[in-house]
Amino acid sequence: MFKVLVSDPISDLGIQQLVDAEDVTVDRVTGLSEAELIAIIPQYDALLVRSQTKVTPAIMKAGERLKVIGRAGVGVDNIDLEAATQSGIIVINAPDGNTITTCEHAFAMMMALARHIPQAYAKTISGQWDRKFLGVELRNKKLGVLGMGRIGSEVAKRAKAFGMDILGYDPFLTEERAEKMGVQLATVDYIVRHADFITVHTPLTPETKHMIASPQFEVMKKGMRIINCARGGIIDEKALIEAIDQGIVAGAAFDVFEQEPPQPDHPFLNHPNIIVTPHLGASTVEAQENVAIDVSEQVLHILRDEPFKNAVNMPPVAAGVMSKLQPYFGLGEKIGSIAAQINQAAIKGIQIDYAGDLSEVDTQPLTRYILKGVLARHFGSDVNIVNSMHLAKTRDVHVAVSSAPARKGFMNLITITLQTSSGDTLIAGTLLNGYGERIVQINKFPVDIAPEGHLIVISHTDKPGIIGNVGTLLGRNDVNIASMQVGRQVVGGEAIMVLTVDKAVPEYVLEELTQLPELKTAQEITLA
Ligand SMILES: NC(=O)c1ccc[n+]([C@@H]2O[C@H](COP(=O)([O-])OP(=O)(O)OC[C@H]3O[C@@H](n4cnc5c(N)ncnc54)[C@H](O)[C@@H]3O)[C@@H](O)[C@H]2O)c1
Ligand SMILES: O=C(O)CC[C@@H](O)C(=O)O
Repeated sequence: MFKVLVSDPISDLGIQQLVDAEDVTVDRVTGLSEAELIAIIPQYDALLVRSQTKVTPAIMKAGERLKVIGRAGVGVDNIDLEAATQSGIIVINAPDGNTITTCEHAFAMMMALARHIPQAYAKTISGQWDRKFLGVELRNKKLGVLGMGRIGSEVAKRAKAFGMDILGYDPFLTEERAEKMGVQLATVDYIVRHADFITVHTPLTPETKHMIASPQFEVMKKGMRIINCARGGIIDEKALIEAIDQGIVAGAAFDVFEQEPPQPDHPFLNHPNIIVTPHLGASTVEAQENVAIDVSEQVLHILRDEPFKNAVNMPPVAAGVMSKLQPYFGLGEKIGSIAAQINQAAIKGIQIDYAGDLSEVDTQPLTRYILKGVLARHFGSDVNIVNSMHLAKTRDVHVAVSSAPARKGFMNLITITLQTSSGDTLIAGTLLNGYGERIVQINKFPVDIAPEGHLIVISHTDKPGIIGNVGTLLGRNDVNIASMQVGRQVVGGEAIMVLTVDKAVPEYVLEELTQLPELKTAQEITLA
């Protein structure tokens, strides 16, 4: 049974599929301090949060069973991604579910700003009939959109319907896409000099932090207005107050703050030219259901070891590619594990070659499984597909991947060469249609082995009587042989024998095997 903790207010309807799942129990406990969360997190397999819960390295360290953290929303700045990756915890978000809602909020803020609606409302309900609030039209005004991703693009679309001229900047915005959207592609400098309204829709990164600060305010068009419904800190709050005081900026609308919630004496609160909301961008019934449904679905997939999407700390993979690759995950992990069990010396590098059908897809998720298989001998359950690449890198294990369409006699082939301080070990495997996983090569020897359970890999000289001797010794020690394979390159030369046996082989039996004439090494390989 999987245990899921929901530690922020998340839509009931959205998490219903988790509640209904027979293999899941869901606990909802909100408003926990870090210490309280640390105390209860060890029992949970998944944590679902919005933006209130700060998921710190200490919480992740305490979450011994934690496999996934689901963020019901876009921004994951409340989750320490580096620590999650190191701990092998998958972080997923719901990037699409609140796009329209947040875009509409930004637009509502722009209109409220243009027409002083919050200020006029406050006056009116206090009994004053004050008709001096003079607004501006949006029509024919220049709107600068910084960050033309999901939300920024939707804002631009709506602004066009209002007759605004859109100036857009995004490092990924091409001239063609801008033209298609009816947006003038512009630099940040051009936008700050010419826009009547600016709205920011980027993530907060070292590059975007204070991307609008004193130098930008100094050159702005006098009387411009600015909106931030993305992340606190993209616009320098202190510099904005100065720009308003200097008469450069006529008004600002903020949904997000450098520190949330802001201190009661924050200069934005009660400022006549600034309107604020308490991070409500994503707060609609629809968006909250959407993001909770999306994230719950992915959490279920992850808990059940099924393909998933929207992992924030893993590169994205298209759903179609993921379902093509999934049948190979077990094989890849086993190939890695066999190589690391046969060659136990210090690993320097891993060469992975994909051939045949596998050369047509993005194999990076499969590479993660192979690395997991290799590294599990050293890291045990601490390695998983989230951190396997990271762990390889931190241990200076060079990973090289190649792929080629040539089939090499198989429709698909995974070959790994483990490069260690005592030499290389090569293992190749394939997925045979109708027959499942097969190991087809160990070093220079062709073999045909179903990789499961307990294997004994024996290297010996190709001489008559060896197979009989091995069988007799194992029989005498009550080790039942399920299958046997021998491989050699030349008659009488070096040879390999791989046996599948029904149970674990005691160490002394392996030792006795190596005492047999012409037998060099005997190793047990255990596969899950
Ligand atoms: N207020 C809220 O409640 C709320 C709700 C949802 C999203 N958000 C925030 O809104 C922002 C946008 O969300 P989204 O879903 O559109 O994200 P997105 O990833 O679709 O778009 C962000 C865009 O910013 C661009 N970008 C990155 N660095 C840039 C730079 N230096 N200059 C210009 N553009 C840059 C990216 O290329 C990307 O296209 C995020 O910060 C998100 O956390 C806030
Ligand atoms: O959960 C929230 O309301 C915050 C939403 C928003 O900031 C996001 O990044 O998705």
